[in-house]
Amino acid sequence: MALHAVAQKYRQQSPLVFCLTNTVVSNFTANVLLASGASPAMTDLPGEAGPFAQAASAVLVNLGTPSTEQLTAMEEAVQSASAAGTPWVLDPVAVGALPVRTEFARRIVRQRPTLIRGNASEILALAGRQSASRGVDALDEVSAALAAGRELATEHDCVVAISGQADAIIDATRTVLVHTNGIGLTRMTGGGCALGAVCAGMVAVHDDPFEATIAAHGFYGLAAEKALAGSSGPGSFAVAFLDALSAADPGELKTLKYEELNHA
Ligand SMILES: Nc1ncnc2c1ncn2[C@@H]1O[C@H](COP(=O)(O)OP(=O)(O)OP(=O)(O)O)[C@@H](O)[C@H]1O
Ligand SMILES: Cc1ncsc1CCO
Repeated sequence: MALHAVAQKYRQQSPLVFCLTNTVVSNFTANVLLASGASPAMTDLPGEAGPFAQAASAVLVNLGTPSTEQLTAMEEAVQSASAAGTPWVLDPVAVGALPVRTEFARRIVRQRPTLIRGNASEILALAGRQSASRGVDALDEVSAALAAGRELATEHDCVVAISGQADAIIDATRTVLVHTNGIGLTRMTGGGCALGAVCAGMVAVHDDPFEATIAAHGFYGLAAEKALAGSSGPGSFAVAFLDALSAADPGELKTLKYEELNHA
């Protein structure tokens, strides 16, 4: 299926994306999902997370600000999503830099995520390699994390997306680089976290998660380019970005620039 058709289906079906995410980006993520055409639900209570993960179209597990209780809910959600066949996305925020979430991520990643989405430092760390990160921002280049991404994709039979100047989308046999200018997204918090939620919605509506993840990155990146052109700083960018997502025509994905790399 063509990328624009995936985005069209996302708009038509308005997938229910169940987000167990961090407190910093929760509101922005919900607004990004709404603006892009999906339906957000942010809740992380043990006892509710399992049943909700069965009912939702997709689940996002983002490790940005975990509490002991939220980790319990995440574990429930992931087990239930795996059992029910609900696609789920892991965003390993600050894995490598902080020990509790690193151990947790290495454990839940064995429950077959549909997609692992993170920056280069997080992907390197999740794969057990050396990374330079000391917090939530990447200090490594996407190119340095491609091999780690391929390793994770093969080991867990999932898609891996690495964000940066160009975004790499990887599965066991394919690697694509998506070229959009998302620099505005790095000047505010939550640009990557909300992208994980849109990816969850796209993988819910299309049976090839690799293509769905490319569509999500393209749709998101093209809106970021428009928002940059129509804003004057991080505050107006955030507002313009929501407006651009809401106004976006899925057909614009026909013009998306991406490059296929040879799998070594
Ligand atoms: N150097 C860059 N130039 C242009 N766009 C970028 C650059 N780095 C990241 N982006 C874009 O910003 C978005 C978020 O990616 P980023 O790597 O900042 O995620 P992240 O570190 O997980 O973010 P956060 O934790 O703040 O939510 C992606 O759409 C990506 O394409
Ligand atoms: C700033 C910050 N701290 C924990 S999560 C988060 C949001 C971006 O990852």
